[in-house]
Parts: sequence; C-alpha cells; structure tokens
Amino acid sequence: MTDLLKTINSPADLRELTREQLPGLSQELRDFLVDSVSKTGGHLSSNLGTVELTVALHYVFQTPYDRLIWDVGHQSYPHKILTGRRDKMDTLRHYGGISGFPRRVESEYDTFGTAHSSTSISAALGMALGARAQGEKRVAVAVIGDGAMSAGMAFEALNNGGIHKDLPLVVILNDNDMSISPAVGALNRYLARLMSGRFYAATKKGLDSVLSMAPPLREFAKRLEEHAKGMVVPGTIFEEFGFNYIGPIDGHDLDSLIPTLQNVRRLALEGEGPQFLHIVTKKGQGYKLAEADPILYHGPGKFDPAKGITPAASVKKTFTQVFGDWLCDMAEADKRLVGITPAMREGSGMVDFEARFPDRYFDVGIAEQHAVTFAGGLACEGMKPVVAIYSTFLQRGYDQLIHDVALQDLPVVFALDRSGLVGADGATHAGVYDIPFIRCIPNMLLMAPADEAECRDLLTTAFKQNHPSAVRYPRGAGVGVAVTKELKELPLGKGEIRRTSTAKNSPKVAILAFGTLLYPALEVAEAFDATVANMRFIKPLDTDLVCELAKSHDLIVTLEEGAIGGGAGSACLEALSAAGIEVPSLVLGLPDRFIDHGDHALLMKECGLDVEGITKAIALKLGINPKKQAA
Ligand SMILES: Cc1ncc(C[n+]2csc(CCOP(=O)(O)OP(=O)(O)O)c2C)c(N)n1
Ligand SMILES: CC(=O)[C@@H](O)[C@H](O)COP(=O)(O)O
Ligand SMILES: [Mg+2]
Repeated sequence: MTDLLKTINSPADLRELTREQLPGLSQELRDFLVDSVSKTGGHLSSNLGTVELTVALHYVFQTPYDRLIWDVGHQSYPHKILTGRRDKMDTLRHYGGISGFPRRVESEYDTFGTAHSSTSISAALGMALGARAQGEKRVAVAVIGDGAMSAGMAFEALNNGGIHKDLPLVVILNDNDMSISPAVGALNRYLARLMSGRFYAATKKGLDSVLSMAPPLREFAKRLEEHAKGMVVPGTIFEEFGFNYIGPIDGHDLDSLIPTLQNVRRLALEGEGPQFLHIVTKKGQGYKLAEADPILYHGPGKFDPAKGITPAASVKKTFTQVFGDWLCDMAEADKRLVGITPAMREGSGMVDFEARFPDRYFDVGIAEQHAVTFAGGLACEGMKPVVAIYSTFLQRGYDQLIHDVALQDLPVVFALDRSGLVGADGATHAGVYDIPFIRCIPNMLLMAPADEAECRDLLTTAFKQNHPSAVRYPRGAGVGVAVTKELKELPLGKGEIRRTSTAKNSPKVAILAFGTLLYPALEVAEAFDATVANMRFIKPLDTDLVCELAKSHDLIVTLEEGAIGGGAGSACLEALSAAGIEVPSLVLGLPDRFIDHGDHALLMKECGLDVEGITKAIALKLGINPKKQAA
C-alpha cells in the first residue's frame, strides 16, 4: 500500500485531500483492492468498477450523516476500505471477520444491510422520509447497478419515491451493462438507447463537457454515432417517474463525478426533489484480467494477481454441475423442458444448457417473482419448466410459489441450489428456510439428495411428477459419488435404510438423515451402533418408515442442514404425533439465529452439525459420556 491510502481512516480524512490528490488515491485503492481480494477471495469486478464513485461519494456527501446505501453491497469494498476497515480487509468473508456486504452492526457508514438486490431505493426513500419527519436535513443516496435496477422492487420504489416533490433522495444508477452475466431485458436495451440518444443530443448542442469523453463513453459513442443521427431525445422513463435525470456521465472520471455529485447534492438539499444520476462504468476497471472477463472475476476465490485465476484442480463435481448436466440430458430426452434462471446463469450451472438449447433457455433478469409466475404460465401450456434458483432467492418469490404454481398444481420443478449454509456470503445467502416454507404448501413435493448420484435421480423423479416440486442441494461438491448418464426415477416418498442397528443391550438409536448429512450420520452411527435412514423426501415424508423406526428404536434422531423450526425433524414429530407414537427424540439442525459468514465446515461445527457435535448431542440425550462414546 502506498502513502495516501494509509492516511485515510475515515471519510473525514478523505475530505482533507485536494481534488488533485484523488486520482492517485483511487489508484492506490484499486491496487489495494486487487491485492486484498486475491488473498481472501470475494467480489472483485464490481468493486473495481466503483472505486472512483466511492471516493467521489464520500468526498462530496457528508457521510455518515448523509445516508449511503449500496444495492446488493457486493461493490462496497472500496467503501469499507475508506470507512475505517482497511486493516480488516484480510478477514473479509472469513469466520469472525468482516462481512462481504454492508452491515449495520459493522459500521455507522453501513446505513442499511444489503445482499439481496434491488432494495436500496426503497430503503433510501424510507430514510429520506424518516429524516424529514425528525427535522434532519440530510440526503439519502441509493447506488444501484443496472442489473439490480431491472427488478420489480426497484421500480416499486421509484413509483413511490417520485411523488415526493421536494425529498432529498438521490438514486445513482451504476450502469456497466452487466449483471453477473451480460445484462438482459428491455431495460438494458433502453439504457443503451438512452445513452446513445443523450450522447448524440449533447454533442449536437456542443455540450461535450456534459458527457465526459472518457473511454467507456467514447467507445460507445463511436459505435452509435452513425445510427444515432436524427434521433430525438425523449424525456427519460426516470423523469416520468418524477426524478430529475442527469447523465450519463463517466463513472471513472473524477472530474465529471465530483462536480456532478456536488450539484446533485445541492439540488437535493435545496428542495428540487428526487435526483437520478446515471453513470457509466466498466466492470473490472483497471485490472486487465477482470476487464477482459468480468464474469470470471465476479466472485473469485483466492488467486495470484500476476497470473490471474487458474483452473481448480478439483476432481469432484459440484451439485451445481450435476444439475447442469442433468438439465441438458433431460432436455435432450424431453422436448417440453425449458430452463429458467433469474440472472444466475453461471452460479446455477446453466452455461452449457444455454449454449445447447438457446431457444429453451430464459434468463429473466433479477426477477425471482416473475421467474416463478412465468414458469407457471409456461406449465399451463404443457411445457415442463425447471426454475434453477438459489434457495435464498426463492424467498423473493414465495407468494408466487403458493398462488401461481402450487395452488394450481402446476408441474414446475424448482432446482434449489445453495440450500443450507453457503459459507463466505453468510446469513443473507444461506438457504436455511426452504424446508419450513415449502413443506407447508399443499401440492408441493420436496426432496433432499444425500449425494451427487441421488441428486440426479431426484431431479428426474421431480421432473416426472405432474405436480410442483423442489429438489434442494447444497453449494459445492458432495462426497464424490459417481454419477451415471441414466435418468432414473426413485419411488416417490420412500426413504431407504442405509445401516441397521444390531444393538441388544444398549438403547437402540435411529438416525433419520435428510440430505447430505447422511454421510456424517453414517460415521456417527458407528459409535452408537445406530440405524441410519436416508430419508430423501421431506414431502411426501415416508411416514411408514418414520413410524416403524420409532416403534423399533429407543431414540429417534433427525438431521437436516436447515432451520430446526418447522423443518424436516418437525415433520417427523408431526407424523409420530398423528400416529399416536411416543418416543424420545432429538431434532438436530440449524438453530434459531442467523449464522454469519465463514468456512462451511467451521460453521457446521459451530452449529453442532459435524460428526463430533452430533455424537455429543446423542450421547448427552442418552445420558452417556460423549467423550467415551466418540472414542
Ligand atoms: C434478489 C437477488 N437475486 C440475485 C442476486 C445475485 N446477484 C448478485 S449481484 C448480481 C448482479 C447485479 O448486477 P448489477 O446490479 O448490475 O451490479 P454489477 O454486478 O454489475 O456491479 C446478481 C444477479 C442477488 N444478490 N439478489
Ligand atoms: C452478491 C451475490 O448475490 C452473488 O454474487 C453471490 O455472492 C454468488 O454466490 P455464489 O458464489 O454462491 O454463486
Ligand atoms: Mg451491472
């Protein structure tokens, strides 16, 4: 790290610098960022794109008095570095370290917790109105990307915000023409048209200075110069919503950013109403490898900054890859299959599917609610939609899941990736609630494969049903079970016994494992000579098996990587209660608190869901010495 950045421990220090010092500081910040993310892993491309914007925002706005809200928050690392957390960046996203997203508990500069996208304008609007009610004269600023802007929530907030004619609310649209993958949809086209039209109008009027001619715009302008001729610039959609639209300006050019932001702040404070600033940036800016491949560098693990990301040596397939392969094979076998992703093509393993079946692939943008209902519509016409969605993001589409799919009993398959704890992203992204929130919905089927091969089989099983179904599987690789090309259906609602207890003189324990915890369960079982059932189905639950095990054992232990409250263990207890069977039981799963970021194995240990923790819990329940038992 060079000298200037070292002296910045808060935005107040930054504001002491001269304007001339800011480009140098930005360069230091960018270098520090690349170095630091290369050591911790984390979101890189988006942060490289917001370096100058962050410097300019903290220079111009009186943070933390003025409120700054980062949408998604995956671009907030420069903000963290400038707001007193530079020395903690080596702990980013690691157990006990700082979060990869803004968090109110972490800093007074993190005014709103984000991570799920498209919330920033709503939050800023609430803050602006809240501050006004308290007689405070501050500005609330939402920084939102072009991807996040495509979600319904962002437009709901614009719709509501634009009516407050004198509210000091500022929206900054950070337009880099990218989501994680290339941005999609009509809004994306509109923003491109807007940029070309505005550019042409500005040059025609000789107002080149309005648009700084730095690289991204210059490049863009050159491409559009010809067909832009004669174009009339209409009022923007944002003006129709009641915002004062300014831009586009180059988001890497401090000489454009700073005076523009000063004007925007002044206008907001002088009662000129909601302001909308459109800036253009490049994802990965300043680090050649990320500029060339912003998708690869969206959220890398550790890498060597000189060499860049090198292919991982892992031989095990991730569950995501198992899904991606299955999707292509199933699509080959059944022409009715269509695949839907709400802006997570790479993360959900759909790159090959798009390449092979482009007409049957739909990236709907960051629009989970729409994705679910859209799938319902497709199913009505006899298609077989597969919605690939992270468990945590399906939370956004819950009403749609009930009202538009389940209530009409439509055969939509939900491939729920990232179920369970996800590691470095932490509580915001953990797929902890899907079991409770899905199993209570009539008509829904819910399955949890124990390993890769079973994941493929259960996806096939789900696909063959004429009902809505969900298959939940975790982030990362399984135990390494080989997967064949077969498309095999498993008996619906039937679990299997994987180990049978032979205990005669000690209490007989049955462990009912849901999902990948089957493998730790098999290890634990050795210590107790326990029976182990691989339950496979949460709904329909294999109630016959649950009751049979309860009758023939002295203790029933359920295991799941999901919230205990209302989870699969609860389902077993409900089944036993309905059958009038009383048996001692132990329900193990994720506790009733948010689990922070960190290495997955460490978090599982913290929650008592590793072999040692499970063994201890069972031993305590049986009233025997856990140490002796583990030995
Ligand atoms: C509700 C929701 N859906 C999906 C995601 C996953 N996601 C995180 S960042 C991102 C792309 C955001 O694009 P944009 O806002 O343009 O920011 P950029 O990555 O370009 O900086 C997506 C899809 C999310 N965080 N929240
Ligand atoms: C910010 C965001 O929501 C995504 O970038 C997310 O962090 C991706 O997670 P995975 O790395 O599990 O795909
Ligand atoms: Mg973007």
